[in-house]
Amino acid sequence: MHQKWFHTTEVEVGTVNRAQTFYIETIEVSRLSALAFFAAGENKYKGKRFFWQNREKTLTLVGLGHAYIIENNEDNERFDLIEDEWKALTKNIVKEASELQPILFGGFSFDPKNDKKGEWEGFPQSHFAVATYQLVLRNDKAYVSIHLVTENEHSLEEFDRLRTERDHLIHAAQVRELKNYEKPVMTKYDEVNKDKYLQSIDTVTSLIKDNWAQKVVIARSLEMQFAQSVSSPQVLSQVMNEQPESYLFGLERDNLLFFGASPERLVKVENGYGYSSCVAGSIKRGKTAEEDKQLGDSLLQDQKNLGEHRYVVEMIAETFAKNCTQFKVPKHPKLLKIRDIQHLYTPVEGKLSKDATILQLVKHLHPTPALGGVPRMKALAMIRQYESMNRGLYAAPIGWVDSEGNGEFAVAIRSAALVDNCAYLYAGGGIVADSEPNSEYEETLVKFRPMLRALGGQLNE
Ligand SMILES: C=C(O[C@@H]1C=C(C(=O)O)C=C[C@H]1O)C(=O)O
Ligand SMILES: [Mg+2]
Repeated sequence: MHQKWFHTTEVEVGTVNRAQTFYIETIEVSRLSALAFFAAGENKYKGKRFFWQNREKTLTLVGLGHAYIIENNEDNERFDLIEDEWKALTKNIVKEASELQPILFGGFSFDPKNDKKGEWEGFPQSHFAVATYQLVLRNDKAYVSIHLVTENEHSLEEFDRLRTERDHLIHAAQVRELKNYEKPVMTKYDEVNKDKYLQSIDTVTSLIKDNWAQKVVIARSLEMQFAQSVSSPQVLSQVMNEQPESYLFGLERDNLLFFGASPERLVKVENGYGYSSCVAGSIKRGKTAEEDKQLGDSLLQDQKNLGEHRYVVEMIAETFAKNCTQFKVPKHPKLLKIRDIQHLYTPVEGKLSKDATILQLVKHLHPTPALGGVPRMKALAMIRQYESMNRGLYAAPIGWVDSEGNGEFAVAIRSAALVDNCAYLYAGGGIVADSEPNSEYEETLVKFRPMLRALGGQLNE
């Protein structure tokens, strides 16, 4: 096995009033399949893994095990708490090449004030972790890091054991043939509370007409059951076949896997620059190139969809204005075409002010009117009142930060939660004054498709 040793670092970290040491060791290895590495953790690390691939497919991350967990159930302070603890943990790390940085991966729930029970019960409002084994695939190179955070000063034996295990994991990922995963066999399919959803669109539309709010995103869920319990590598392998132009993600915590293929960037920070995207306004793909173009052109002219989109651009531009020394927003949206759907799309980018960190940007941006509404607080209250589910991490920020302040968060849409042999799929849409229940319903059907297909529910397509 080709291995290049980089470094072993030991740093004192003062977290939560304890003197701890953060041991890090990174090696470069021959390129390997990220999914096979994820699958190699099936027995020992199930429930403590993550998978991430950015929209451009230039960065893939996998984490196995938890070296350090940062979680909380706070509401407004949760972003600051995660940021403070992460800074305390990493402040003494010598900054080197980004491949050598430990990564904190996780997500924030959509709305900590939603107390509806369901599949998300027990899942923290903010859940982040540093992996014991971290795989980074970037620029055609593969790096595996071991992370150990401990109070024990004599941890060399423990670290040696981790090295041996790391070598086994890498070996398994490199030599074992990747299984040809089958799609799960569905035994039940339920459009939960469909009538209630249609009714809620009617109600919310009239409230908007009465000027109670301008835009509110209302979502619903689909439940599926399978003959057998479904494994994470099995669904991730299906999702990976899915979507160019989408973030692919999977986050396990205990017996829940949250996964998806989202086209929407909440925020990316790289070397002092910030990037976001406004994605709102939708139409299906055409069956032929001509029909597709016709649909796309009509979306670019459609007042209802341009309205949905404009609220998002205004709010993200406002946030960038507050956090950047300069920024740019194109005047008109373009089309973002993914497999099942086309969206109106406006990229936003800017040079960040000194104190604008990625987690501060997440705090200010979430939820944008693409998933919440305008005004934000009224929209959130209406979502709590009219949606019959708890969104959990659906429509919420999921992603990573490193110890230099770089990172990226996607908006976790086109997603589903998998618990044993049950899956809960989520989709919604922006409701404005001229929304109409049936066409919103149709729009959610299109948005369910990627996850339905991955789970074997979309039969003839
Ligand atoms: C709410 C979702 O998507 C959002 C709503 C959109 C719309 O209503 O046009 C488009 C993209 C997303 O901002 C979803 O996919 O569930
Ligand atoms: Mg819409």
